[in-house]
Amino acid sequence: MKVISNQRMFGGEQLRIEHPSESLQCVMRFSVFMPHGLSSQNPVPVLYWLSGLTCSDENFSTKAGAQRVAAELGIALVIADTSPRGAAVPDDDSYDMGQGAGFYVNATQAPWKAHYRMYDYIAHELPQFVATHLPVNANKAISGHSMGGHGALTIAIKNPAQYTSVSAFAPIVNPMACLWGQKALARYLGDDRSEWAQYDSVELIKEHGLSLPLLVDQGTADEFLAEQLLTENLATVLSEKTDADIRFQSGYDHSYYFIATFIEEHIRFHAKYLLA
Ligand SMILES: N[C@@H](CCC(=O)N[C@@H](CSC=O)C(=O)NCC(=O)O)C(=O)O
Repeated sequence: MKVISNQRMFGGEQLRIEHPSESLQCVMRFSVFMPHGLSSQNPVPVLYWLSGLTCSDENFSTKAGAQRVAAELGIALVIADTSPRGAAVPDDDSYDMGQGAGFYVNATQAPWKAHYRMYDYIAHELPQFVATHLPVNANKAISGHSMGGHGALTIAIKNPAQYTSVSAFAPIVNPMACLWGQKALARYLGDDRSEWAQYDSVELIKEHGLSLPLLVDQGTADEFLAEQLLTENLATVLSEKTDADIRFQSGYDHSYYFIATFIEEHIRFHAKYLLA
């Protein structure tokens, strides 16, 4: 691996790391906050963060303000990129397809399928890489925003033994039922809607349930709530789950100002399980 930047922060280190990815067939970058530094002998649990459309691995580390509480609690933050990258990787002119918009699926359709395997990268390759190269223990939680909230939920629902807990900010909960999801799922996966359902949180929960504790925050002034996020559909399928907390926060929009307001509560929520 190659460390491409390293800044001291809250007594720990904020790094960007570059590595070749086998799943994605390109060089990838991720950001990581290590609360005791990269060379610590004290392994820590990890909160994985998945970002939304148009983001790289840098939006969360520069805008969310998560490091102070992660340092206090001794939790590493691993912040992934949102798609494969590079000149050899297919792209699209629109902001909601291609680079920056991988939707955390394994694509099956040309021209995407050779590189767009973000599900495998996030669920398997990146955690293996982190466990091999960084001083972390086996405890992992996952969170994300919007498209990244969709990724966090679907990956946690499908791999409950890998995570202690899951949370999300303004997640796309029912991509089969919104335009962002329908466009991406059709182009990455083709016309078979049973394939789409494998990446739809509402459909997955109907079929498999959700065994992990969950926290979701959703702003009521979010410009994407009514047409893309459909948070009520998640609340409906989880109405009987006692350890699922879906909170509607009055007046908050879809931005990183909203995430910065509530990220401390999400990290403290995950800490209850990561540090138990
Ligand atoms: N209209 C915008 C859409 C992009 C956008 O709002 N991206 C969000 C995530 S939306 C769902 O995944 C985001 O996090 N942006 C980055 C940020 O730092 O705020 C556009 O055209 O860009």
